[in-house]
Amino acid sequence: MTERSYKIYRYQIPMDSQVVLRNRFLKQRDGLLVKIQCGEKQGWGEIAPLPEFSQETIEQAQQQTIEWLKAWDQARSRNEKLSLEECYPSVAFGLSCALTEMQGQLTEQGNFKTAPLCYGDPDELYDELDQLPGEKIAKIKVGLYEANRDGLIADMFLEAVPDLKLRLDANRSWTPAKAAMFAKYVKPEHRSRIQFIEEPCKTPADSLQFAADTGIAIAWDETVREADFQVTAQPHLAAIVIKPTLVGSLEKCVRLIEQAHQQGLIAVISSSIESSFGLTQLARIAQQYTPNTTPGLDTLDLMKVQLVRAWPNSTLPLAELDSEYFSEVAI
Ligand SMILES: O=C(O)CCC(=O)C1=CC=C[C@@H](O)[C@@H]1C(=O)O
Ligand SMILES: [Mg+2]
Repeated sequence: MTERSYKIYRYQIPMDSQVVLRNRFLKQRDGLLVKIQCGEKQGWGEIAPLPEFSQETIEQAQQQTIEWLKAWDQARSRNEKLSLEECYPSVAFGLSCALTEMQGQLTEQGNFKTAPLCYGDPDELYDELDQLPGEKIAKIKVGLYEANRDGLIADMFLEAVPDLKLRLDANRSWTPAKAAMFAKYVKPEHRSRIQFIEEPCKTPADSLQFAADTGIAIAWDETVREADFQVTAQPHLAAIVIKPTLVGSLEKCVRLIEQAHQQGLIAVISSSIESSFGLTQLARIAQQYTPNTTPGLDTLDLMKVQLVRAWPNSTLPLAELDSEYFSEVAI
């Protein structure tokens, strides 16, 4: 009989508090790393509910992870499978990654191309873009300041860097009037290089209307996580953004990716501010399922350290399981 075992490590790492997660500043990131072992084979996953975005807390996720692993062990001894569909999204995602990795079904290679993320200072983005090899895609948060300022900045970048494509993210913050104000400042000849704006308006209907009025492409992010969401092609809808920690199991994410591709939409694998461990796993998922799309994973620099697995070329220190950032969870 194959011997099964599992371990859970809780981590807590400091973050740069300047990151704006809607209305809240996150100073510290909490999560779990889970190891599942079956005989010689082992797989790992990260479970890190994101405050303000996830419904579940880290405590709830930890409790459910312990219960699921115990039930899984019993089910396996009867040679049965145990579904993850009823679990919290972060738990379903992390555990499905561990199982998939254990089965050797996750490619080792990662898609480490990034779309540099700009939270405010345009000069920083210029420097990063200069060093970017290949396709130049950057992402700018909009909707934090005046809409006309956002429009001016987007237009300025598109003017200054002729091969630049922009992803923008408004997190549903604009009224139709503000969205129109933004568009007014982006010259019509620049608009096609906005690859998409994620969720410009407060409602999907207003966002679609904005896209129809301006010809600027949009993407669903928050909408993807609504209970009744269906992947449906719409005029000017370019992409869906998939944040696996907020969506659920790898199987569920892959179903969404396949549906998006069938409808001619781009599927963008994106970060929910995981540690370097989770981000490298997301890069592998992106490589496997969306190899031609730059994923949205440029969030590592918000952290003070990397955990266990390093992101290529990151200069952040790497902390191992025996470091101060981890404690083993008693099961
Ligand atoms: O998608 C990316 O390129 C990076 C991730 C990212 O932008 C986000 C991650 C998590 C919360 C948000 O503030 C933001 C988003 O809304 O997409
Ligand atoms: Mg978004």
